[in-house]
Amino acid sequence: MAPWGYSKENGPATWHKDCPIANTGVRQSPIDLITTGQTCAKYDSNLKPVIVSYPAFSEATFLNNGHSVQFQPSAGNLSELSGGPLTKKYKFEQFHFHWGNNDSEGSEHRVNGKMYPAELHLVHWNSESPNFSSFQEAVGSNDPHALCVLGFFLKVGAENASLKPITDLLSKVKNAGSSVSFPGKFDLKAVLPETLTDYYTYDGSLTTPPLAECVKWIVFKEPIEVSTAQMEAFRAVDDGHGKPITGNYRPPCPLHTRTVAASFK
Ligand SMILES: NS(=O)(=O)c1c(F)c(F)c(-n2cc(CC3CCCCC3)nn2)c(F)c1F
Ligand SMILES: [Zn+2]
Repeated sequence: MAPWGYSKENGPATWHKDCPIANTGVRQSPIDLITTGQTCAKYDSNLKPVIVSYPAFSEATFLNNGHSVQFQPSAGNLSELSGGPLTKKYKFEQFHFHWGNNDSEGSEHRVNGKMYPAELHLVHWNSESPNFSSFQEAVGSNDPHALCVLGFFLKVGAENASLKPITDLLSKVKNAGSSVSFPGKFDLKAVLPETLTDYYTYDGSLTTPPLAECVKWIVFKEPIEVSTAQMEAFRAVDDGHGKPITGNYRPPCPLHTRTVAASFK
């Protein structure tokens, strides 16, 4: 089977062939976050702010895997996540992006049907579970909250100085399969909004194969601004078939019996 991707031949509508859960799963991601009406997100006053402890990464690899660009620190990184809807502490694994080829599409989650030009995903795994002790094991564990992914929408505006070290590196990983060791330190905390209080949260899955239904999703209301030039830099990254990655986002999946909680009114 040709490896999965986002083209007509190997895109989301074909993933069920190797990953039946794409069509049979009842907690698939992404979803459209609806804020009014019957199936809308419900305010939950018990939801606390998300707490991240992200010391600047000193060693990391920046990789173009043909379907996204991924920043992966070395195993020794101590970055952690807790709070919000979580009852355990999670370890940071990697971050990556999803984007479109114009500003009206690109994010995986949507808000009342609206797509943002891109979405940043910070992937973490539950480091306090007795059932697994690595990210790979966590994904295969069938634990409903083995992973927690923080999603941030990107919107076009001022240049994002904190993300500049990343967007400036995109030209160095233009070819699929290429990677560079990240030069110097990267401060991920500086990329995020000050307060991590306003978010949607729901039970879902990886949005790419293996589409494992093991993710506690936390999608923040406040977008992160990046410049047009920074958006264009993503759109110049190649997919391994000599074409730029022009839309590595999965369409929204059915909610089924799930509810979405909101930490804000
Ligand atoms: N969009 S998302 O839902 O935030 C998202 C994720 F959360 C991920 F964890 C991955 N992921 C996939 C693998 C391969 C592993 C290969 C060995 C078995 C486990 C998966 N590494 N990280 C991923 F690609 C992705 F897109
Ligand atoms: Zn993602």
